[in-house]
Amino acid sequence: MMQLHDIWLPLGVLLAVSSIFLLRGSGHGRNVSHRLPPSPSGAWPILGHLLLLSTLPHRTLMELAKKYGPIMYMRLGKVPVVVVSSADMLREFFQVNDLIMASRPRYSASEILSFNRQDIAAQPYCDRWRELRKLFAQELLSIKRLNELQGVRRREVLHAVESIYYRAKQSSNSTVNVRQELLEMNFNNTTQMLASKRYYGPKIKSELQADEFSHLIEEAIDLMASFDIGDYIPFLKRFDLQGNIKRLHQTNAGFDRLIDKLFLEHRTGTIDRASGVNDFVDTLLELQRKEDLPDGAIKGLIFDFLMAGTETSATVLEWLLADLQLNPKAMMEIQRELDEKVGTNRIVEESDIPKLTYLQACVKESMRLHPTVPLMLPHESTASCTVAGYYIPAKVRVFVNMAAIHLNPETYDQPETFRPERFLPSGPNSHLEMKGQHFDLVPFGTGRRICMGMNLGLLLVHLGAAVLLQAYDWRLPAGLKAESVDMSEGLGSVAHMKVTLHLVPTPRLPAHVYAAENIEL
Ligand code: HEM
Repeated sequence: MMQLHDIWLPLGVLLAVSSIFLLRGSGHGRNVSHRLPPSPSGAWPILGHLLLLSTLPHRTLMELAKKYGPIMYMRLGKVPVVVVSSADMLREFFQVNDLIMASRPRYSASEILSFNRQDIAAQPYCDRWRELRKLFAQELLSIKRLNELQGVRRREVLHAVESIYYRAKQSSNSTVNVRQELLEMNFNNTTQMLASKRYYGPKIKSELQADEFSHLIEEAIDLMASFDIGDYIPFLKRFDLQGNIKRLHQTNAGFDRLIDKLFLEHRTGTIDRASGVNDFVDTLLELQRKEDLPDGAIKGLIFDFLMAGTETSATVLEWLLADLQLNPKAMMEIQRELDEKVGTNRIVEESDIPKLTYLQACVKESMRLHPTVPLMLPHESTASCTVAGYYIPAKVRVFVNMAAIHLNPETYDQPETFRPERFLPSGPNSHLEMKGQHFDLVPFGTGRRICMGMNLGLLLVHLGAAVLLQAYDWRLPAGLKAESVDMSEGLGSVAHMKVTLHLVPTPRLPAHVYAAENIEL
């Protein structure tokens, strides 16, 4: 979400100016008839509470919530913000007042990157957003569509199994850069569904284009998190003090160019559709011929799909593999379950996933401990309302602190500990599902703006985890102990591991199983 790592210089200048007007204390909202939620002290004129946020805002906000409660009012520069930090408050905001909270704020990153907010994620709440969501759900992410593309996903995870072996064999100490492998697997998966193209792999020549795409996605993720001072203190916008606006335009231009290339390949029929199924670009171009769908809207949808489809699921899987290094008994239990329910004579398939109860509990536990988008995407209220006796003004930005909700000791015993058993049928949290109806566990958000790709994301995560853990044993490089795994979060709108995980894979299935899938060992 926001990070202050790149704004200390402009903040320093402002700090000097605003210290002249330092507010004396702040306590609660000043409007007595409209009682605002509690507000942390330490707000500065012009800057508001900006200086209270560290490089990991959700962590700082979690500490502040312990003092000021589960609903806080803050001011970031000129922007009024409400922070929601408990399941009960989440219900108030996104069930009771869901309609009011269903919009998105306008800010530079969302505006420039997502083709002038023509995508789904950055659109305000409006008819257009509803139409696009319907289209995305029916044409791209319906169960029928996901089933049609099952073969594509399977081929890609098998390619990953092969590539892991290939890379492990090449590298001198046999370690695998887990994040890179997972990103490549998910990127190929996403681009296959999107445009019938794979970009990574030993026999592929388009690595250069893949690097360009990956670089653009990383830039976009960084820029979305990078706090741009001009969004909060508008008179500074024109100076582009951090150079963000320039980078945003460059990144958008890069996506525009690559997406245009995909359009051209599809329009001229130079795509090799190995799956025999129409891909998303085909579908979108077909729809465009029938309906009023400007290029910008299609590009926005493709941008959302690329952004959401690659890093999120890879990040979940990397955290899971790290959690399992610290909890080897859980890894053994997953593998025991795979051996029992799937056997060792074939590679696990999507249809096996419902049987893998322990694996599912581990995924849930890992997603609870490491929410991929820890402050959700920002929402904006479209009207004023009252929540828990507090006045919530219109046009307030709403941040949901998922990390605080997922670590609530009243819901979760020893909340900081990886304990998948809590989600097993006999466990105390067995009733909690991740699909937005249970406010204690919301890795995909909740309410009208809930993640659109939840089913696909869960499929990619479960399938990836099942195949990788069935095909390989994973251990730390020689000499490293579990305690040495750095479990801190890096910067970015997607909360990946700060230090990339490197592991040593050892094949654990009989050679004929890999051979049957054409994987050379
Ligand atoms: C494990 C993987 C994923 C996680 C953890 C995740 C999480 C999230 C979260 C927390 C939100 C914000 C919800 C809110 O603001 O209320 C979101 C929004 C969204 N996600 Fe995902 N996501 C994942 C995968 C995907 C995939 C695979 C796609 C599409 C292919 C996708 C498409 C979207 C879209 C379009 C939105 C914006 C929805 C809107 O504003 O109406 N996500 N996701």
